[in-house]
Amino acid sequence: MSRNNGMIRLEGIGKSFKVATRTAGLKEAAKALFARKHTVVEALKDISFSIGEGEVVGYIGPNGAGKSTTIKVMSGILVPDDGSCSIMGYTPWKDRAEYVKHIGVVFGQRSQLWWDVPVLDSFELLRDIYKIPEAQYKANISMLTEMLALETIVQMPVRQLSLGQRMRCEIAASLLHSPKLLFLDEPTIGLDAVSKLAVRSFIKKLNKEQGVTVILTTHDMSDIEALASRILMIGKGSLLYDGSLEELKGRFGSGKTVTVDYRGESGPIEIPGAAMLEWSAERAVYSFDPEQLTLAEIVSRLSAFVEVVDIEVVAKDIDEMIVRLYEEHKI
Ligand SMILES: Nc1ncnc2c1ncn2[C@@H]1O[C@H](COP(=O)(O)OP(=O)(O)OP(=O)(O)O)[C@@H](O)[C@H]1O
Repeated sequence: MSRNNGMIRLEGIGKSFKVATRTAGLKEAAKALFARKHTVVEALKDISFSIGEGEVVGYIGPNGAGKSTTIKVMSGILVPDDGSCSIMGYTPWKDRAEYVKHIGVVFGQRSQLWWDVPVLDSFELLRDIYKIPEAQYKANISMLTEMLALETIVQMPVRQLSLGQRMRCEIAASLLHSPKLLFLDEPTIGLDAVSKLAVRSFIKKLNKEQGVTVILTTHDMSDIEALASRILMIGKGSLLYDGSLEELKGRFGSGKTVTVDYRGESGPIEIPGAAMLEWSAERAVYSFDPEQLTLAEIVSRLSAFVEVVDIEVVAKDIDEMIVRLYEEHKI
């Protein structure tokens, strides 16, 4: 459970990038060599939040919103232009050498493992880099091998692994030194359903059993639904939402969709309080708010005209809610 003791505190973080503007044509390119034109991209604007020990937070937002930039600031790779960041008492980019001993970082699209050597050799190199005591290393290897089913794959070179196998090894590599905080940037990107479930259930267990705090960026809303009790949403560099998934559901998710299969001849039947999404020869689809209109009322109204054969009701899915939230903030 979350204990917001401010393990992580960001206050007014800002970061801009200067990007050279490219101009079309050889002549223009030659000119640009002498007088380079730049535009400034404000990747992060006044970002503040605080995260407690033991939380699992989903950091979401559309492409280019600033998620990776925030993770890079929090992991000490990037120095922000403004603001302060304190994580477990460290300023990540200032105390980096000491700080990295307490964090694990996985960038789904980049590898920290050596391509041509067996995974175990990479693990041993990391043991030396982090100066992990032998007993701790052995205990962690055995725990991670079991939990992530690595037994047979750690003997293989990374280039021979499937994406799912590699991701499990990447996650293991980030945890060999027993960090209390884990940053996961798109950990399930490109994985098949089975591998996604394996990664998710591992993260859940790690948080529950070892109390590791997890910050997760993802475009996959089912990752969020499975793992994160809290969502931070960023758009165009600004923080737009900080709250629980439940709150978000309360705001957008009370609506349901009902699909009714029917027999009989009838034109479209209007139901006061419900929006008709589809009317065809044997099927009708409506969206409705269960607090305003009951399913029984819908069925009873339809039954007056046709014979209702089957009914299916589904709650609005989380992707839909996120799109609504993006729309609300015009991002
Ligand atoms: N090194 C850099 N140089 C110039 N611009 C950068 C750099 N890194 C990020 N940006 C810009 O900063 C903005 C935020 O990028 P960032 O990678 O943080 O977004 P993101 O939310 O992680 O996106 P995605 O979901 O696509 O990974 C973008 O406009 C991006 O082009």
